Amino acid sequence: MGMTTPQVVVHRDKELMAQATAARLITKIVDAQTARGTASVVLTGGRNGNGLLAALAAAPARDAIDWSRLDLWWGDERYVPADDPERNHTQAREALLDSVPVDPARVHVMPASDGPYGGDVDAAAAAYAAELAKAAGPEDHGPVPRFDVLMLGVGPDTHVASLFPEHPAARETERTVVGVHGAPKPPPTRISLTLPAIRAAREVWLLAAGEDKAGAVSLALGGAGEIQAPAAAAYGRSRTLWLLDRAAAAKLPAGMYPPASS
Ligand SMILES: O=C1O[C@H](COP(=O)(O)O)[C@@H](O)[C@H](O)[C@H]1O
Repeated sequence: MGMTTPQVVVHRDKELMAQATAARLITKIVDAQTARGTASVVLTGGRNGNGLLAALAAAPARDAIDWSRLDLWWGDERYVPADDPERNHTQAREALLDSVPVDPARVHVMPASDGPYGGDVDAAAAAYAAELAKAAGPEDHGPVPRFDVLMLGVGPDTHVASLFPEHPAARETERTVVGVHGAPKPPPTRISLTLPAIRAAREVWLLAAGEDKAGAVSLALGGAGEIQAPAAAAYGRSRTLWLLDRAAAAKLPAGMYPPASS
């Protein structure tokens, strides 16, 4: 499956971006549940990902989702103890998950450093890969489910999930999940989906708001290489959507997105 051409939507500010993305996500989940009975979404950590989850929690239309028929996965996780406030899961619980009736068996949390794999982050990553493979059906034609939506916060250095520029995890072409050692952004030890796993998703949504993301957005959308700018290498099978605020879009060339969208 080839790369889908990125579509860019620019919102006035990060609050409106979070609210509009929450509305978009609700519709996408309801549509998937209508079509297939269930929906699957991959969550991201970071400021924009958590902002989106908080907006989703605050949206009255969240009740249109059948939370018991939703599978939630993570694109990456910080390999620290389970109750550490730095965990993407801990932050997602606070922003949304503790206030909606999700089925705990469908919330696929990446392992923590005080869990069964202890200090062995590579074994923890392999276990998550096995969980993904178990969830994949024949219709998925591969070792990960065809997620309905996979969200990625874009870091100021163009990292997505825990795939950092020029880092070995960004070069992985076989495994679907890897342990990340020596990440340039703390904490250094992480678990991440790889680019092949990300590209299994039907839709990939990249979120970036704030002026500190403007350079990363223009680099990734301006033709940078995959290893130099992992965000440039993240795309979905049927859609790749960049959801920005004006500040993050400030360095994009004119004409890359419709003016009406901002
Ligand atoms: O470390 C991480 O950072 C990115 C982006 O975070 P942000 O705060 O700059 O928006 C996030 O996507 C990733 O999940 C997280 O682990």
